Amino acid sequence: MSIPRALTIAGSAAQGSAGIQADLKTFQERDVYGMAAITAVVANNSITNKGIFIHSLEEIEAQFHAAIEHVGVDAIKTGMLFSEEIIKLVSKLLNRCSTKKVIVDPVMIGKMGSQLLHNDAIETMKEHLFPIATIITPNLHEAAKILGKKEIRTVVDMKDAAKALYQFGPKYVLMKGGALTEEAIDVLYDGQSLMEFKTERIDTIHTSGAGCSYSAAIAAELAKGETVIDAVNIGKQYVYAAIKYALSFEKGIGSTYHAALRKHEQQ
Ligand SMILES: Nc1ncnc2c1ncn2[C@@H]1O[C@H](COP(=O)(O)OP(=O)(O)O)[C@@H](O)[C@H]1O
Ligand SMILES: Cc1ncc(COP(=O)(O)OP(=O)(O)O)c(N)n1
Repeated sequence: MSIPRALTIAGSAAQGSAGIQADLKTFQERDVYGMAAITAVVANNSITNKGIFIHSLEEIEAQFHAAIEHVGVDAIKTGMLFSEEIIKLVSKLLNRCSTKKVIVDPVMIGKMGSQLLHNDAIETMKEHLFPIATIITPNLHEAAKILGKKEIRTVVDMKDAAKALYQFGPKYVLMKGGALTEEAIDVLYDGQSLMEFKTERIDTIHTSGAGCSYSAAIAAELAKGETVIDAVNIGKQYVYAAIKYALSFEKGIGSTYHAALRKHEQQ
């Protein structure tokens, strides 16, 4: 039996909502064989910070090869890459890899407050990763940082930002509008058309892992051979359910529920 395969190159979020943990849960939910090359271990939650521990380049490269040489891969997603050195290594590995389905989630600061990318690594990401990406998936804060803008506040701003980000070379830009106040609108740009993906906005603070789960769902659908537009559509339904049925753990920010679409929305 064969199954589509996806690899995430990202950080471990010990509390389970985001990072590698979200990606692997999402791959499983989307019926894709999941693999992981861990760049760092983040031992933080919304109550306490125990630290961020970065893996060596040697450890990251070894995991990458161990995963894809044995199993093969249909799509690769990147998350927390932390430093210039790791971004350059990942770019080298992706350039040598036969799969060209690459989802770059330019994570910078987690909702729990963790610094997931050095500020001085943003330029390296623009130069080395964006040109080889099938799709990049910044949130409003990340897009503003990348473009050197003070803020992105409206859907019109998001559309302008998507066009500006497209100039760095990805085939698609998905601007996520989770921080907007009314509907939850995302904008996809392919160099020609701007497409909107929207759902109602759910009134909750328990959205940790939303961005990771969304990009992982898109990666899973691309691994299956879906088009980018269909993958984003499915990813949006997946993350909407994950937020609608989010998990609260009594204290602090809770987690998106990675099994929600299967458990609650599909009979
Ligand atoms: N409260 C919410 N209700 C519904 N959808 C949301 C909500 N918050 C975020 N989303 C959606 O979740 C996805 C992740 O967006 P966002 O929260 O902006 O990313 P990140 O987690 O990277 O900051 C997007 O599709 C966004 O529109
Ligand atoms: C280890 C790690 N990687 C990525 C994130 C960011 O997750 P994301 O889903 O984009 O957003 P929040 O979960 O922070 O809301 C993370 N937190 N940890």
